[in-house]
Formats: sequence, C-alpha cells, structure tokens
Amino acid sequence: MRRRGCDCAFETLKPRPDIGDGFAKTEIEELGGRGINPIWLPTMSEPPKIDPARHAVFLDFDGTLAEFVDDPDAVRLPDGTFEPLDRLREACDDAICIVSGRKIADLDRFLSPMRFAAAGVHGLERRIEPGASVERLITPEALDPLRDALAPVIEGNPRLKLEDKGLALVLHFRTAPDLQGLAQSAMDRAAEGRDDLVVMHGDMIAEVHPAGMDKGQALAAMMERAPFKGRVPVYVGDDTTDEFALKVVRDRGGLSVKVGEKESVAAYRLPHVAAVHRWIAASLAERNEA
Ligand SMILES: O=P(O)(O)OC[C@H]1O[C@H](O[C@H]2O[C@H](CO)[C@@H](O)[C@H](O)[C@H]2O)[C@H](O)[C@@H](O)[C@@H]1O
Repeated sequence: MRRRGCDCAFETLKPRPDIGDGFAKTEIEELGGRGINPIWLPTMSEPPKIDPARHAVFLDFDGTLAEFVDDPDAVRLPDGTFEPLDRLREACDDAICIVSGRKIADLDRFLSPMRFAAAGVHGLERRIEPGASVERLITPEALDPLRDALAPVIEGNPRLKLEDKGLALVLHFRTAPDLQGLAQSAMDRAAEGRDDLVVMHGDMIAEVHPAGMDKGQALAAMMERAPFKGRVPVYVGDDTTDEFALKVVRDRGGLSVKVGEKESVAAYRLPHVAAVHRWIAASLAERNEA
C-alpha cells in the first residue's frame, strides 16, 4: 500500500499547536519535493469570469457543486443551479467535465437529466463527452480482498458506512467522528502489503483505490482530446485530491480556483458552494452582455 502523493502530504499539513498557526517547515519542504508548493493565502482573489469560447471547464463535485451532507447518497445540487450549469455546458460546446472521487454512474444520477463529460473515481473512470461510453482503467476485482477484510469492521461498527465504488472503497465516518481512528487504521490494515493501492484520508472518509491515477493526470489526459484540446483549462475544487489538478492547471497558465479556506496551490479562491454557482451565473451573464 502506498501512502504517498498529495493527499497524504496535505493530510500532514495542519496547524501545529506547538508552533502556533504556522506549518512545520519540514512538511512544507516535503510537499515542495513532490512538486506541490502550497500557497497559504486565505485572501486570494475571486477568479476572472469563465469565457465559454476559450475555456475548458473542470469542476469537482462534492464541496464544490454540492454541499456536504451526512449521507453520501443524499447529496444534491442547490435549487436553481441546474439550468445555469447546463447552459454553461452548451456555451462551452461540451468542454465541461465533472472531476470527482465519485463513480460516473452516481454523478449522472445526481445531475440527471443533465449529462456531462466526466472523470470519476479520481480519473480511473472517464467519459470524454456527455454521450460517449465510460472507459475504465482497471477492473473492480482488484479490491475483492479488501472487501472481505472490511466486511467484519462494518459489521462490528454499524455507524461506519461502506461506499463501494467498484474501483475504490470508502469508509465514511461523518456521522461517527469518534470512529475516525478506527476507520483509518482498518483501511490501512486492509491494504497492507498492496503496493498497487493508495490509501487516502479525505474529508471524513478513508478511501482506497488503485495507485497511479489522480485528478491532475485525468485532467491532462482529457486536455489531449476534443472537445477540450486547444482550450485553456479552468479547475474548481475544494479538497486535497483537487490539488493535483489545480497544480496542472496553474502550471499551464489556466484558472486554478480553490473553494473554501484550506491551503492550496490555486491562484484564485471562492469561499463556498453558493459562490461557485454565483460565479458560473455571472460568467454566463457577462457573456450575454458582450
Ligand atoms: O471528488 P469529490 O467530488 O469532491 O468527491 C469526494 C468524495 O465525495 C463523497 O464524500 C464526501 O461527500 C459526502 C456527501 O456530502 C460526505 O458525506 C462525505 O463525508 C465526504 O467525504 C463521496 O461519498 C466519496 O466517494 C468521494 O470520494
């Protein structure tokens, strides 16, 4: 099992009581060594508006388009946001992609009747256009031994929820924060000895999925193909897993936008989900006025 990469590094990048609100220098250096240089500027400015004629728009789902809720299956877009999102897709000629840790099938369900290009399960699933078929980079059987190892943990701790995404498994503890340590160590133990897997400790979840893919690589691959190719990338995301994509976009001179106040490599910031939707609507309005 690997515990490397941006997720784990950012996981350690928390304010330390022993050094006030700052971050440990070694941790900053560790991130730098991995090519990720966090810029901790909570006052970073609002991004310029999206230009649908020029931009390829990549949007994270949970915490970016949809507010967090206790039940991962009960998530939904805020009222009144479907139509602007769909108009943006039309205006961009389908060069808009949902990039998520979720399965594409689940994204489709939450966004129905809309359909978008998508990178699901952190890029292990991809759909290049709304009407295209889903490509999967691996098969779900790789995780069968972990399914078996986690079954008794769930049975013994019914307040933990297991989300089986086929190509990834997630232990949720948002409604049982006291079980965080147990969930994380159960996931670590289940993946022990598996160098082909990565364990990620995310936002009230412990997740395992095959190594070798992240949202940044998924974005770079999508940018090689129509309808994204030749456009300038825009990425909007709130979580540690989004940092991979935000870095790729920043390095390519695109618009990298962090949602919320966590540390980030992004150049711009929006404070919350509602502000993301307001920015999308304002971008469409600006285009109509032009
Ligand atoms: O990449 P994202 O679109 O941000 O997806 C990341 C994970 O999102 C979901 O979990 C998160 O949202 C849930 C619903 O609000 C919340 O209950 C949970 O605590 C959050 O971590 C999803 O269930 C995971 O599979 C995704 O990896």
